[in-house]
Amino acid sequence: MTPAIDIRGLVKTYGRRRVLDGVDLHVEPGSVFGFLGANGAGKTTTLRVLLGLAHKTTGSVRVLGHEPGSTPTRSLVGYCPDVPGFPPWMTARDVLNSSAGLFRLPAALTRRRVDELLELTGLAGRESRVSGFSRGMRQRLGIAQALVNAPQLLILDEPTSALDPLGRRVVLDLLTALRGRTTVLFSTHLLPDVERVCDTVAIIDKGRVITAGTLDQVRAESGSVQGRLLVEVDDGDRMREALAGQPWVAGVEEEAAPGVLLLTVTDLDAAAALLPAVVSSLGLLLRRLEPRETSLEDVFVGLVGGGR
Ligand SMILES: Nc1ncnc2c1ncn2[C@@H]1O[C@H](COP(=O)(O)OP(=O)(O)OP(=O)(O)O)[C@@H](O)[C@H]1O
Repeated sequence: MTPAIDIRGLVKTYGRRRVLDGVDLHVEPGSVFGFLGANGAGKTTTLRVLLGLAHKTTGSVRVLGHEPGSTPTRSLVGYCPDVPGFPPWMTARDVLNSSAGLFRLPAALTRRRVDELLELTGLAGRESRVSGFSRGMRQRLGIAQALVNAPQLLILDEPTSALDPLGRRVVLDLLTALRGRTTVLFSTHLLPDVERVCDTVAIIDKGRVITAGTLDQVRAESGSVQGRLLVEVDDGDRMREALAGQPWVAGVEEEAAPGVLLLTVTDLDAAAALLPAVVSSLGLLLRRLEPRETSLEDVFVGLVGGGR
């Protein structure tokens, strides 16, 4: 099957600055793909090249098998920028009708599609003007607008960054609802959002993709941080001191409850075997010892955070 996105060795320079330094990115059709990176990592530039809004310097870029920005991709790809703008006097329905007009959709199809998209994005029944919309509503309208032509690929730049927690949740639910209908690529620096909705992910740093794969693969390939353990004892301070000298401990965080510590360990098996001995050598009581899943944040900080 033709990949939704296939980028090899993409380089983009502005003057002497190499903003993209050999990006490789492969997105399978049907996936909800999270493109993760810190500010300035090169996410927007990559998306702009994909959309044909910026020219590559060198490398190979295919979108649904076509050159970016070529005529076929215009009807196959939908795009929503981080802050979508609309004429303030229009209603959501006006915006979608007008976009459908640009694609010359027939009247009956336009009516059906617009009704369906207003329903999908929770904007049905809102006849007010866009000028009174919240940021979350604008973002959802932007997504509806990008979907008006039923694209095979939807590209979203930071769709949740400007939203409050409730607005984020609604947009993430919307992206989840798109699974199976359209391939979704979205850029973000918000790791919990990726964990919530994506099946595959790539992390970009300083213009290079430094890891990519399913969430589980990326967690597993995350270098020396092998996992986390939640430990509860009757004296958290003494336990913390004793753990600081153990070679298998990479970090100890205090949780809100007294005596509860969250350990980041380099070897989960060794930690689970050796930790009870540390507890008993201190004469403490071990109340709880539970593995915690490595979060994407651990992976991200481990891979990207070092030089910052
Ligand atoms: N037109 C341009 N001219 C010169 N430098 C640019 C241009 N566009 C982007 N850059 C630089 O390229 C780097 C990557 O920018 P980009 O916008 O792709 O990052 P990003 O990962 O999307 O970050 P953010 O989350 O902050 O938007 C940045 O250092 C930025 O300053």
